[in-house]
Amino acid sequence: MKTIALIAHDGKKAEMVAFVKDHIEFLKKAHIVATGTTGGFVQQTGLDVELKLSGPKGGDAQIAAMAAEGKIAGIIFFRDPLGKHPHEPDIQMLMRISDLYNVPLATNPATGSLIIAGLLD
Ligand SMILES: O=C(CO)COP(=O)(O)O
Repeated sequence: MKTIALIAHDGKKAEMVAFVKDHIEFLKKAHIVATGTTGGFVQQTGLDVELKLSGPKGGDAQIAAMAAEGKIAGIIFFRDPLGKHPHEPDIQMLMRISDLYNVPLATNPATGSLIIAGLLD
């Protein structure tokens, strides 16, 4: 089963929930891991979610570690381009790790849909 990581900043959580609902059939067949607060919202769609720590408390870093270990097929990370984040170094680290290990990472719904289309069996 493929593991998909879902992460959204606060200004993008509603967009993430809408994205999950739009792709629920695919996501139901995947193992979902998410940063804490995002994952709580995603669970409300009925999806099973492995919750990591909240982003500012190390959740991005945990997901980056999974990506480095080859455990993640794709990362959907809706960043808020208008927000400021105390854990910006962790965010940059997650992006760097995804590039280092060639893990697909989408930062908006359009690219997220393309990743999911690419991962369909
Ligand atoms: O901050 C985040 C990503 O950088 C997301 O964390 P939460 O899902 O816990 O809000």
